[in-house]
Amino acid sequence: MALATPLRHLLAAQPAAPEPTGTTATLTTQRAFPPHNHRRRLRARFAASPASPGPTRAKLGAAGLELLRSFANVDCAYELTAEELRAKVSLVDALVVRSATRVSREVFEAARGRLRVVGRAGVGIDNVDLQAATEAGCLVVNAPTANTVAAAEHAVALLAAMARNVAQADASLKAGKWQRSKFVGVSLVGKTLAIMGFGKVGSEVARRAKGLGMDVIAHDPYAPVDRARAIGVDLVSFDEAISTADFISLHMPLTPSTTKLFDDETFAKMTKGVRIINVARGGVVDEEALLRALDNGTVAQAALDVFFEEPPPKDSKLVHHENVTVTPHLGASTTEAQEGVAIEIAEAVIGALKGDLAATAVNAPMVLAEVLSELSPYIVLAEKLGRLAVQLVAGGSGIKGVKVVYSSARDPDDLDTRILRAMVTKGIVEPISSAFVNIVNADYVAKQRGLRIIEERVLLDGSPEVPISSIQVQLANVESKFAGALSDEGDIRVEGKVKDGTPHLTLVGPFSVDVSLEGNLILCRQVDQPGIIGKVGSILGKMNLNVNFMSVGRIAPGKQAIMAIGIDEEPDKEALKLIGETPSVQEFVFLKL
Ligand SMILES: NC(=O)C1=CN([C@@H]2O[C@H](COP(=O)(O)OP(=O)(O)OC[C@H]3O[C@@H](n4cnc5c(N)ncnc54)[C@H](O)[C@@H]3O)[C@@H](O)[C@H]2O)C=CC1
Ligand SMILES: O=C(O)C(=O)COP(=O)(O)O
Repeated sequence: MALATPLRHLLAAQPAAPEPTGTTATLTTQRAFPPHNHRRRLRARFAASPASPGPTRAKLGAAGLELLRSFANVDCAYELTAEELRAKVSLVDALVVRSATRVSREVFEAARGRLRVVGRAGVGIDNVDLQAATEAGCLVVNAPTANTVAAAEHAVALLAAMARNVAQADASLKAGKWQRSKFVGVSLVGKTLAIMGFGKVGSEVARRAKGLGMDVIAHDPYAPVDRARAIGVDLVSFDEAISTADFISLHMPLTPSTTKLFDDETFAKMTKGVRIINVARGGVVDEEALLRALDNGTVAQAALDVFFEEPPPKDSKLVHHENVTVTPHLGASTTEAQEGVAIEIAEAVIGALKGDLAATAVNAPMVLAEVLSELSPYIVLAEKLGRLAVQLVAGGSGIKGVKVVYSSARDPDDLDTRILRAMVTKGIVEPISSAFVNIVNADYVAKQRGLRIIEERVLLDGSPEVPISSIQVQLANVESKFAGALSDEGDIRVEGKVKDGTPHLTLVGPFSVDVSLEGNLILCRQVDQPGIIGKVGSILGKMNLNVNFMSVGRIAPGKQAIMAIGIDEEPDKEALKLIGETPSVQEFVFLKL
C-alpha cells in the first residue's frame, strides 16, 4: 500500500453550492508511485482549493483534511458535476462525501476498480449505492457518532422555533411589521412528543424534550426497551405513536421500507393539529401528502431540515408554506460536529486504506482489530492455500465446490473465520479472473461465479491459545494437473499451518510436506529413491535459481513421494523442461504463490 512508499499523494477537492445533480465531493487519493507530472497536477489543484471550509457550506472540516493530508494526496473538489465526479473517481483510492454527493452505481463503474473506500462524513448513507460498492469491493465507512448531538440540538431548536413561530415572526419584524397577535404560539410543557426512530439522535432528542417537560413516547421496532426505559420513554406501536402525539419528530434512516412512510394514510391517523419535525431525511415523507395535510389542518405546522430533493425547487409550495419552518439541511452543521465528523471519517478512511477493517464499515462484516491482528498470518495462509489449490486445477474444469476445514482447539464461537473464508475466495478467484476480491465483496464474487464455499471445523484437544492449528482447502469434482494433489476421496487438497508466524504448506493430497509459503513452489511426484533431490537441485542451481525451502513427503519408503521445493525466482521454460525430463520424475507443477 502507498503508505509504505516514500511518495504520498494528497488530492483534495470539494463542492461549494450543491448543483442540481447534488454532486459534492471530497476526494482523497493515494497512489504508490504516481507519474511525476500527475503529482504536480494534483498539487496544483490542491493549492487552488480553499483550505479551511466554513461550517455553513457542506465541506469537510479542516482537522480531518489535515489528517488526510498527512497520509495521502488530497484533492478538495466541491463543485463537481456528476460527469466530473465520474471522470475523477478513477484517479483516486478514496472518496469522502457529505450528503449532497450521489455515489451511484455509475460512479463505481467509472472508478474501474481503483476506488477502494468511500467515506461518508456523516450518518445517513442513503446517497451511496451500497450494493454497487459491495460488488466493486469498495468499502463504505461512515462517521456515525460525531454529529448526533448537533442533529438532536437542531431538532429541538426547530421544535421550539416552530411552536413559537420564531422564523415567521423574525421575517415579519424585519419586513417592518409588529404582529404580536398573529404569532401566538403553543407551549411544549405537558405535550406529548413521539420520536420515530429511537437511535442515537432520537434518544438524544428524547432526553432534551424530557428536560423541557414534555411526555415522550417513541416508536422503533429495533430499539432496546431498557434503553428507552432508562430515559423514561415508552416504546409504542407506530399507530399509537402517531395517533397520540402533539409533536412528532422523525429520526429513522431512509431505507426502502421507510421511503414515504408518512403518506396520506399516515397523516389521516394523526391528531388534528399535530406538529412535525423532520431532521432525518426528506424521503421518509411524501411531501405532496404533507402539503395536503398542512392545507387541510391535520398538520398545524412542520419544521423541515431535509427534503426529498436537495436543494428543493425554488418554487416549492412546502418551503413557502406559511406554517412550515425550513432550514437547508443544517442538522449536522455546527463547528464542533463538523470537526468531529471530519476527524472520525479521516481516521476511518486512513484505517481502511491501510487495510484495517474499520469499526464503522457499513458494507463489510465488522472484525475487531484484536481478532484481525491475531489472525493476520492465517489470513496470508488462507489466501495462499486458495491460490495454490486453484493452480492445481486442470484447465477447463470449473470449480464449484470448495470446502475449507479449520482445525482448532478453540470454541467455534470464539473463532471468527469470515475473513479467512474471504481470503480463500480471493486466492481462488484472482488468479483466474480480473476480479478484485476482498472481505467486502468476497461472498458476492463467490456467488456470482457459482462458487459454493463450505466451512467445517475440526475441534482439537489442546490449548485454545493458538487460534488455528491448520487450514485445509479442498476443491471437489475437478481434475488436477498434478495427480499427486488428489486426496483418496478424489478432491484437490492442500493444507497449511502457521509456524513461527510464517505460513507453511503441510499437506498436498495424501502427502505430508513442510515448506514455507514464500516465493514460488515446484511440486514433483516421483517414486521414492535416492538421488532425485540432488538431480532436481542441481538443475535449479545451474539455472541460478535459489532454493529457499525443500521438503519430501512419501507414503512409505520406496513408494510414491512428492518433493516440494520453494524457490525465490520464477524458473524459465528451459529449467522446467529439464525438471520434467529428469528420470523418475513422474509429474511436476510450478505454482506461483
Ligand atoms: N439533518 C441532518 O443533518 C442529520 C440527519 N441525520 C439522519 O438521522 C438519521 C438517524 O441518525 P442516527 O440516530 O444517528 O441513526 P441510528 O442508526 O442511531 O438510529 C436510527 C434508528 O432508526 C430506527 N429505525 C429503522 N427503521 C425504522 C422504522 N421503520 N421505524 C422506526 N424506527 C426505525 C433504527 O432501529 C435506529 O434505532 C440518519 O439516518 C440520518 O438520515 C443524522 C444526522 C444529521
Ligand atoms: O449525517 C447525516 O446523516 C446528515 O444528514 C448530515 O449530512 P451532511 O454531512 O451535513 O450533508
